[in-house]
Amino acid sequence: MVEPTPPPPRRLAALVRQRAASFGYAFRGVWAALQTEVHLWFHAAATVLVIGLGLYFGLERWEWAVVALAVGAVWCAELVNTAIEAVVNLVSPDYHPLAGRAKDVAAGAVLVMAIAALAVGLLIFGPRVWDLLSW
Ligand SMILES: Nc1ncnc2c1ncn2[C@@H]1O[C@H](COP(=O)(O)OP(=O)(O)OP(=O)(O)O)[C@@H](O)[C@H]1O
Repeated sequence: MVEPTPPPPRRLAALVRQRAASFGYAFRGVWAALQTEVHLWFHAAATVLVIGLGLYFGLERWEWAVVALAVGAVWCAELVNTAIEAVVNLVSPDYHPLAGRAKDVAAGAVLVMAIAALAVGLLIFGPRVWDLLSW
């Protein structure tokens, strides 16, 4: 089997620059969404709260993993929803049933993920908060 030849240094530098720029665009996207979407500030506050509670209760490693996935998935769903809203507004500024359906379905994805994250929160923090409040 022929080994793939590594890219020459100049091309490698360009590749690294390109990847770094892509990260920049992605962070810019998150920042742009934060500036327009109030929901994301709610998610940010909830994320800080969940991390604080996790530290307070000393979650186990696997619990942190589940919580991180749940939090990340909600952020992800909200960002995708924001992107879909932007595209729909671009291509269909006037009323159209399909535009409405696209927005409703995208919002539904956020709702489903938020309910799942709430279930994770209740399962992991619920018993601990209950113990704390019932002594
Ligand atoms: N171009 C459109 N055509 C048909 N229905 C639309 C259109 N734009 C919005 N709608 C309907 O109005 C609802 C709310 O739309 P909007 O763009 O205000 O979303 P939103 O969830 O309130 O946005 P935000 O996250 O900015 O608060 C949509 O879910 C959809 O049912």
